Amino acid sequence: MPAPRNRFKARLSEGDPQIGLWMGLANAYTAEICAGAGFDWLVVDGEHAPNDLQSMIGQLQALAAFPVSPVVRAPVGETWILKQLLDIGAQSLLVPMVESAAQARALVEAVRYPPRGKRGVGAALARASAFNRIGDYLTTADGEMCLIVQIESVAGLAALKEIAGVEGVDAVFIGPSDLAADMGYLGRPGAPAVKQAVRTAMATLHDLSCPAGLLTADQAFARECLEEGARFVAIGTDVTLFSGAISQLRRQFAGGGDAVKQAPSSGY
Ligand SMILES: O=C(O)C(=O)C[C@H](O)[C@@H](O)CO
Repeated sequence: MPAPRNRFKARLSEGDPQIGLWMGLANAYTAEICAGAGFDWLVVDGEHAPNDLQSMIGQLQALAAFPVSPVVRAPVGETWILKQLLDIGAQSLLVPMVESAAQARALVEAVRYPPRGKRGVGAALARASAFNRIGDYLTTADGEMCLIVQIESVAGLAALKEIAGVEGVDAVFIGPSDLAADMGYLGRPGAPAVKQAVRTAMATLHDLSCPAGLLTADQAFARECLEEGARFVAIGTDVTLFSGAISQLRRQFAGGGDAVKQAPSSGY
């Protein structure tokens, strides 16, 4: 019995592009709510959400009951944490702040078993192998692994072609928020210069036949990127949708009581 088929990876090169949602509420209950909404992929965010391995396991278990692909974002691209995320069952890994081909090659090694990589062998204890019930897991896991590197800095953009060309990099995610900050537009991922940089990166990745993705709440820009060939686009986050809807409800009922005080938005 082989490792589970990675539907997200398979769809990167076939059929319609995949529409996703970012999950930052960091719990299985709201993950299950998101899983029933019809998205193709959902991010379990280990970088900016208050997640740990136990909370990420719960979200992966909640999503497993739905036709949706989890994409797990590592807090950092270090071997020890990637090993743990893979062992809890992540098959599509999103790794932040990749800025060189050498860094990308090291990530490929980290997510592959020997002899092609250096992933530690702990499948006998791992949810990834269905707790050792997938007999062929060790010899089939690499083929179902999807490594998505995040390019989200000026230096990363400068190395885009080399990074995308690394064997074992399955897709590139352009991070508008961090890219904006690095370009001098902190909190303004929708700034014209940032959007143009994203467009150029998307076009380059399309020319390289490298699946490209991003997160944007700007639906017009999301559609533009899809028309330009983006293969996986996240169109919102659970946190901002929830906080926005809650605040809007209170404002709509602002007739009574004190004036409603609205915290400033940081954008994303
Ligand atoms: O830089 C970006 O944009 C991303 O990496 C996505 C955001 O960080 C996501 O965490 C929402 O803020």
